[in-house]
Amino acid sequence: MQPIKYELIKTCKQTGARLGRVTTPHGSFETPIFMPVGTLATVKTMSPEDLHDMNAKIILSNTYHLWLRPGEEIIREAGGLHKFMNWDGAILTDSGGFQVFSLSDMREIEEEGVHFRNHLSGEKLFLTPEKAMHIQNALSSDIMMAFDECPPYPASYEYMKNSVERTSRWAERCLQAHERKDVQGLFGIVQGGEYEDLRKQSAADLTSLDFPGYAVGGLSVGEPKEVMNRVLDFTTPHLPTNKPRYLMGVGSPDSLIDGAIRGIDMFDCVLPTRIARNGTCMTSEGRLVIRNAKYARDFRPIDEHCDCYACKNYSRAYIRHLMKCNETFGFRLTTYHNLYFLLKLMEQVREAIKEDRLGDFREAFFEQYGFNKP
Ligand SMILES: CNc1nc2cc3nc[nH]c(=O)c3cc2[nH]1
Ligand SMILES: [Zn+2]
Repeated sequence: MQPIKYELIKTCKQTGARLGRVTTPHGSFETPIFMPVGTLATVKTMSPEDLHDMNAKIILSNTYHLWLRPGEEIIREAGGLHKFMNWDGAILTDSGGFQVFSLSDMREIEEEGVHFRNHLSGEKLFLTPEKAMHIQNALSSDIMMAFDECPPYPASYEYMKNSVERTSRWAERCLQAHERKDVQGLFGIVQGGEYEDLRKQSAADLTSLDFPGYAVGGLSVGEPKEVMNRVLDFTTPHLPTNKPRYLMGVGSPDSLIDGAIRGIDMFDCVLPTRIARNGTCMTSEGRLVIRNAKYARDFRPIDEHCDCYACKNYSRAYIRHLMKCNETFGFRLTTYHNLYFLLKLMEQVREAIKEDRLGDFREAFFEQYGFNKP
């Protein structure tokens, strides 16, 4: 019995975007969808009730971080991550590969796994595909990610070819180490950088292993947006149409729309929550830096077109005051709004796909948000 199911509902006639439905042991949701990031078993400053109120259906958490703190065995004893953090929606866990490469300075990759230093204590650690699976099993996430290497950008063809082949071998080892195929799904992660033949090879290797879903990895690592879009253009056609496709680490409103147009179904990114904490808000007219003095007497909501809790009840002047005083409630309000904004954007994308007008929606949104400005 597959714990993760995908149903393709329809494809937009104007673009390559797909409307789908993913079903997990903790609920089902329409796609394309954005997943709020809860790295340390919390979407920073948001309660599970906040997440339900904004209609979040699935959140992401990190194997590497939870392995270090509090340790996966404590979460296993708690009955898994859902119980530990009191979240009854779906949870996807990243496998730790990316965090090792992005957080740890010393690292040495070998066939068996990756040697690196704990970014908090400096102690030497060793992460393998089997260990990454063991940790995710303890967390009992609904969707696990295979342990992969996310190579730096740019990387030489030679390096990328070796890395892709090792990531495919690691994916096989993850499948072997998968202890609870009945309740946890496992997604393979396609690598290959900006090399079309390597992306095709990686997709073929992983598709042959018949994962219930596929991620496009190795992107949102500093490459220009046009490189990401080009890689998606020649990668997604090699992924199964009857499985979800997840673009890791993306992102900004324009990248979400352009990823959906290229057939991506699931997205995650720390951007909305991270920029919220320094007072930057996403609005339908572009970014708004709430600490700016010009908002000191501005009693309008963050976004006059938004009906979120923050925009219905508080003004820019008030939120600016809270942020200037470093008041936690200010972070809560900007975070709530930014997450709501992206979740709402994906709802508008799904509506546009239903009505075969995502191309028109993109033009109008980009114009209003200011993405077309030179
Ligand atoms: C913020 N950008 C970003 N977050 C990522 C997470 C990832 N996990 C596993 N594998 C990846 O390739 C990968 C790429 C990523 N890019
Ligand atoms: Zn709002």
